[in-house]
Amino acid sequence: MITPREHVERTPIGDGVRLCASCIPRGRCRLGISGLGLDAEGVARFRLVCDAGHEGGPGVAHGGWTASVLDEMLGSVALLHKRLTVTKSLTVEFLRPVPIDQPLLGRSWNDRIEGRHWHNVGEVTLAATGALLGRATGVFSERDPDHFQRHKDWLATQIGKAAD
Ligand SMILES: CCCCCCCCCCCCCCCC(=O)SCCNC(=O)CCNC(=O)[C@H](O)C(C)(C)COP(=O)(O)OP(=O)(O)OC[C@H]1O[C@@H](n2cnc3c(N)ncnc32)[C@H](O)[C@@H]1OP(=O)(O)O
Repeated sequence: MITPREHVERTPIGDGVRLCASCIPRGRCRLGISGLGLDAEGVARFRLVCDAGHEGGPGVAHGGWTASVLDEMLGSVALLHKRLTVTKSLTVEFLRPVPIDQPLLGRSWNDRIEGRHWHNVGEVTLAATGALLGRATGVFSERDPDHFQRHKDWLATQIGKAAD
């Protein structure tokens, strides 16, 4: 059986971030995230750019981009400590519109761990000035190696029920 640690080490990296399934073929994160690694305080740091493909209002990011980026950044915290988690909850504060095509910075870190639950925090700022644009708190559950198989089995049961 593949251990969580082995799984983390096998997941491809693009621009310093572990890639989700749909970004592996393109070799980079479609959200415009590049990883800068963990600093001495254990804070994960990222470079971010929201391209026009995620434009919502004129010149600004769709809120889904901001939420997705915060999900990814907070979800990377455990990964950078070689633990695999999935998002259990995420609370996002949209403090200022996020400009497209502007260099942004992201930071995320662990606040506390309760059993299998990582309580993580993160924020997105304007690189030029450090102005805070958005922040999030979230709970991330350490997942079993069989998480996706368990999902498939659960879905098959649901589809079976629907067909009855
Ligand atoms: C996305 C990862 C990419 C990895 C590749 C690397 C990429 C590199 C990028 C890194 C960065 C990523 C960052 C993004 C991270 C996300 O976005 S992950 C995707 C979004 N999140 C999800 O899909 C999670 C969906 N939710 C769940 O699977 C479950 O609710 C949770 C969160 C595992 C439950 O956690 P929990 O409460 O600690 O666990 P537990 O009490 O055991 O389970 C609660 C219930 O869930 C059920 N459950 C638990 N697991 C399952 C399962 N697998 N199937 C079916 N039911 C389940 C339990 O049976 C239980 O059911 P009930 O008894 O309530 O009926």
